[in-house]
Amino acid sequence: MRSSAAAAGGGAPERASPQLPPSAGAERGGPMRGGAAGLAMVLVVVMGVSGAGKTTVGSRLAAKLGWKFYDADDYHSPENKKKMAEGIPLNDEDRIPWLWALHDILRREHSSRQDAVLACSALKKMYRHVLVSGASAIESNHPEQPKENPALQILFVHLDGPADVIAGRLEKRRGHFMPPELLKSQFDTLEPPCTPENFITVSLEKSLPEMVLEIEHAIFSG
Ligand SMILES: Nc1ncnc2c1ncn2[C@@H]1O[C@H](COP(=O)(O)OP(=O)(O)OP(=O)(O)O)[C@@H](O)[C@H]1O
Ligand SMILES: O=C(O)[C@H](O)[C@@H](O)[C@H](O)[C@H](O)CO
Repeated sequence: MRSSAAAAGGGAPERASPQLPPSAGAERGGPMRGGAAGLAMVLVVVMGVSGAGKTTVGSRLAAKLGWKFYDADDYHSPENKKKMAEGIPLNDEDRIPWLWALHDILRREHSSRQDAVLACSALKKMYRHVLVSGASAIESNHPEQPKENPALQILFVHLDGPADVIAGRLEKRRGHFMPPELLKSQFDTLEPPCTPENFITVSLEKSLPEMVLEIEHAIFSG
């Protein structure tokens, strides 16, 4: 796992002419995007269950593009990490403050016009809503997004694939606090993104370079 906020590459974000396959075809949902040329900056959240490859894919994408990379695992409280390490799934109460903190990071990057990639499970629709809108996502008395903090435009990249493939990878993974036994609860909690969310779905069974190319295609071709 990479350390948090590793600025991969260091230089100014370059988004000119990435090498894309002729028909990079991730399943796509949500509003159409105009392509990177029309975007001031880009926020990508690579999401999915534990072991889906979020850290691997997200850090590679960020390194290739020279964008900032954040791993949500680095922002869990010690209590949350202990809970997971003991084989107890997190609940909404455990996750919401963590998601608020992650929203604040994305908001800060947005404010400084910094392209960024975040690897974060974001399993439920409500969790993704918190990443997009922060606390106002769950304050029912304030359904309107405050004008000073408009909703963030985030592309969610769902790494999707069979539980047995992921379980096989988790069994081989070493030195991580998340036990493979929690995979079932992760799938039980997962609400795959759907329209009108802004998302693509990428098969985690593809090779790492293929997945990164698909995501680049979605970012740059809209
Ligand atoms: N495309 C791939 N092909 C084969 N193995 C992969 C691929 N992507 C990731 N892996 C391996 O699968 C394991 C899980 O990947 P990774 O840690 O990136 O997942 P994650 O979604 O970030 O997990 P967690 O949420 O538990 O932190 C790692 O050991 C990684 O090396
Ligand atoms: O929402 C969650 O249940 C957690 O974020 C988990 O997904 C872990 O953080 C991660 O998968 C372990 O590395």
